[in-house]
Amino acid sequence: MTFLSIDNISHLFFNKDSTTEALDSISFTMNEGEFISLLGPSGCGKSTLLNIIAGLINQTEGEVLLQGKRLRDQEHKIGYMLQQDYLFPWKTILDNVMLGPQIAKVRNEEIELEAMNLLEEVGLTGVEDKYPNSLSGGMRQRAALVRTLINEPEILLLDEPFSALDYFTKLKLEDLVSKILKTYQKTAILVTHDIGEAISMSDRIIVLDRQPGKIHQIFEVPIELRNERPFLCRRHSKYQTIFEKVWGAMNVIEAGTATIESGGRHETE
Ligand SMILES: Nc1ncnc2c1ncn2[C@@H]1O[C@H](COP(=O)(O)OP(=O)(O)OP(=O)(O)O)[C@@H](O)[C@H]1O
Repeated sequence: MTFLSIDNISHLFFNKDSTTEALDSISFTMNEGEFISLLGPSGCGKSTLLNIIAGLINQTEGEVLLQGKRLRDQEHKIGYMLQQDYLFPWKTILDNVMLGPQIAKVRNEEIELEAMNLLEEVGLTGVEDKYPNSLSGGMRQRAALVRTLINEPEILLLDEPFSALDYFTKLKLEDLVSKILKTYQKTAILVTHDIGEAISMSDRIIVLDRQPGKIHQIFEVPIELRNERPFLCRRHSKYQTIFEKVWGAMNVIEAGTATIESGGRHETE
């Protein structure tokens, strides 16, 4: 059954002197536990789409449906991870992680224990009483991940969460996040500029055309790669094949060639 449905989303930004068409008729569906990456040139509307799904922006047209119901009609738990960790420097790691339950006034020993278990799971045992500035960038992003997960989000939105990290830390974190999301069967959408990251973490990749963003092409990641850890995935023979296809699509967009469509539907590889 369809879990999340992005139904014909278009969005215009109206400013004082101008109007920006950010998204044009975006439609796709996701099953529960599925992981999708959004790739596309800068300014094609990837973050705008995530903000619409998160309910931070009201779309001009279309609907976001969660299990068949309009997302904006109900309260939902949407997890958001960004390039910056946004941990409060004056709070300990545990207090940062417990921010959601604290705000919701449900902080208790049981949730704290869960937070400690999650911290252990992401390799952060023993840092609960430390402050963010004593942790590395990768450690802080792991704490941010726990802060997101402790709220038991129905959907996780990941907007370039690894892009500020060094390459080694980024690969390690991709592995960890992928493992955790699979363990907890979380439905997630990742915005990235990194084709390798998209391939190695996703079930499907949606490539958007340049502004206004519309779907250019959807790629299914081969099952052999989906069953592999992201780091090992990059060594798989099928990785190179799909990499070249996605790279090809990105180059078509870069060259300004028309959208590839077949029979009125977006072509899926
Ligand atoms: N608040 C706003 N007001 C006006 N225009 C906006 C606003 N936010 C975004 N835009 C414009 O909408 C378009 C899509 O922006 P968005 O940030 O979603 O793109 P993106 O694909 O995430 O870009 P990047 O890859 O560079 O992060 C861009 O042209 C951007 O300038």
